[in-house]
Amino acid sequence: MKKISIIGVTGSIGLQTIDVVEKNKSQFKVISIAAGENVDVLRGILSRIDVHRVCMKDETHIATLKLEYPKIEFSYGMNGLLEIAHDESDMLVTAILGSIGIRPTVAAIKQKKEIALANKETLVAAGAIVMDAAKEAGVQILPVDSEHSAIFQCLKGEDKKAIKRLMITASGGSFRDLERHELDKVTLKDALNHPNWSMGKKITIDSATMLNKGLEVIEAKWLFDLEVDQISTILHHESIVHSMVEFVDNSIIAQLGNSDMRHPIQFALTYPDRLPMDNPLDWTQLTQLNFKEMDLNRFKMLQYAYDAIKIGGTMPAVLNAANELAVNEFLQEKISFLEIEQIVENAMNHHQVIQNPDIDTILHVDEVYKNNRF
Ligand SMILES: NC(=O)C1=CN([C@@H]2O[C@H](COP(=O)(O)OP(=O)(O)OC[C@H]3O[C@@H](n4cnc5c(N)ncnc54)[C@H](OP(=O)(O)O)[C@@H]3O)[C@@H](O)[C@H]2O)C=CC1
Ligand SMILES: CC(=O)[C@@H](O)[C@H](O)COP(=O)(O)O
Ligand SMILES: [Mn+2]
Repeated sequence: MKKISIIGVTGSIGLQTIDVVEKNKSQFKVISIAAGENVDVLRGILSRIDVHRVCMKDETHIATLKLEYPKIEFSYGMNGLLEIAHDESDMLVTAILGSIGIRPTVAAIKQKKEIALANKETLVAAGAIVMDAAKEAGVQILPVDSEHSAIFQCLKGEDKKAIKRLMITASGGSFRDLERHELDKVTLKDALNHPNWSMGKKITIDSATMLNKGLEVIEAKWLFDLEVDQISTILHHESIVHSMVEFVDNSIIAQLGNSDMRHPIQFALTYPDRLPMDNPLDWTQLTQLNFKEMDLNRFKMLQYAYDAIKIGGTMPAVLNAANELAVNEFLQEKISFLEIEQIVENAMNHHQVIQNPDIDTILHVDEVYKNNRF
């Protein structure tokens, strides 16, 4: 039985991980879970599964929870997340949102735990550090992000040298049918209306700005150890082809399925095995699969991500931190949709890049650009 711990358990990926675990009770035991602030969703999870340890973002609910669940160990904040990284589980599922995932992910890798990685912000900000740590510890990072899971599946048994390029598919997000000049009037409600996927708010906004695809390009560079020029993106409205790999002989392998994150989550948890699942793709209902060239002038944030990873060093961490700040402000309706990219552009223009940063430098840069506009 695999022992797993989940940080970000109360979110979209966290809850779907619980679904996968519940459906395969004989395969998995959950040791520790970490939530942010949502104590009601946490209580719901505790009514479904037994765990040894629970961490929350802060101390607010800890005393009450200790009375309600006397057998569970409670903690909070970064210390609690790091305790989970050091627990007795075999695998850490990083379903937490944002660069707060960097330290627990690196700590868990050093404990030689497998990582099922959903938290893409960690790889964007600290990809070199995470991948070096994984190599040194001999630890496998298993992608949960649907595109990266697809690519990982397409590459099974293939030689890296045979890869010509990755083609990461993009739904286009909530505003895919709008021209740039139409974006100055869009609302938060419009932006949260993703055409294909039901996800947390932050990633749904990232999808609308197309930075989600930019973060995924950087994530793919680190996961698959490729040159940035080998990583392309393509618009695909249906989100059925989750990504493709083109090989040097022009053969293309794609992975297809319904837009259901439980598939990549389950694959990461069971790898290298596969377990049966519900919700198969019904080919008789598939009328068309559309593909269209990506327009980097229309989707400027994707261009910024390519710029950031080509510049390297601390620049991807700045891109990510400025975006976390901007999306947060957009979600609070303090800024307009187009101001998100302005904040990111200004931060990148302001930043003096530090090459080969260590983890403290990255965490410092992250703190500065997550808390200040430039
Ligand atoms: N949703 C999806 O389908 C996909 C998501 N991803 C990636 O997975 C990650 C999670 O996304 P998603 O599930 O959508 O996000 P959600 O917003 O739905 O969930 C985020 C989770 O992180 C917790 N959290 C947030 N901040 C803190 C904090 N400071 N301390 C502790 N816990 C915290 C939240 O707790 P609480 O709610 O209790 O406050 C919640 O459990 C992101 O990196 C995203 O890019 C990747 C591919 C697909
Ligand atoms: C489900 C998933 O992996 C998301 O990252 C998804 O890809 C978002 O969709 P788009 O960014 O393609 O709109
Ligand atoms: Mn994705």
